[in-house]
Amino acid sequence: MAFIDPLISDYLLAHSTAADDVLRDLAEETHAHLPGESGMQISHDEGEFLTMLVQLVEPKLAVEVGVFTGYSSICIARGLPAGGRLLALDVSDEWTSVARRYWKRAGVEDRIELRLGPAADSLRAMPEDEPVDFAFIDADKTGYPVYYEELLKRLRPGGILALDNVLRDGRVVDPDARDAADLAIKDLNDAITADTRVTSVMLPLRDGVTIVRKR
Ligand SMILES: C[S@@+](CC[C@H](N)C(=O)[O-])C[C@H]1O[C@@H](n2cnc3c(N)ncnc32)[C@H](O)[C@@H]1O
Repeated sequence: MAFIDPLISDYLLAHSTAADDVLRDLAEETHAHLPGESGMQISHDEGEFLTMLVQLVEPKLAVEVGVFTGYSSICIARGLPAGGRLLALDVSDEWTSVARRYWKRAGVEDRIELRLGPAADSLRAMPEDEPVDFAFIDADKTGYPVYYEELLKRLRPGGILALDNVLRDGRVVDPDARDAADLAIKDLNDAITADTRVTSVMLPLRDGVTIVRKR
């Protein structure tokens, strides 16, 4: 479902700070070498938004679930204050090897720690007494409920959690939606709205981004 007119969509992108050479090259390489998967990469306006959010939160510890070839992790890492760290979780050695190359080129590799393996395991293995200040979820959609709970447990009060693709291309309003990923997101959207531990706002940025703030 095209819920934003393509002309407006292009206009939005054209009126956000432009990507630099590193991000442009990463987007081009991802499109050229992984044409079937490149749609998973966040857009530049979303990346710029992540950088700004991170700059506002000033996290000591940020967590990303779903690295792919590294676009969003570069945007998050660039917003970190001195001494801030990004823990980046993914299952794919192949895709994150591209990310590692571009983290180096962007000069942020020293701030990012990659943990390969199912994100649910990596999150559960994290100590509960080391507060997470910022988190971004952009991985397998059926895993989101677990990632949300495990991250919320560790998020400090006032910490921010952003979730990508919460509109599922508009299918969250389709009463006939049967796809497991669509249903998982639909249910989680409802659960977050009713969750008294947080305040939240859902933004129509690209495929929808929910910003959650822990009370
Ligand atoms: C939508 S892409 C992430 C896009 C990325 N944020 C970007 O800006 O390019 C989803 C990623 O989630 C990863 N993924 C899928 N299932 C996972 C799981 N169970 N645990 C951790 N990562 C997973 C995939 O390998 C893929 O790289």
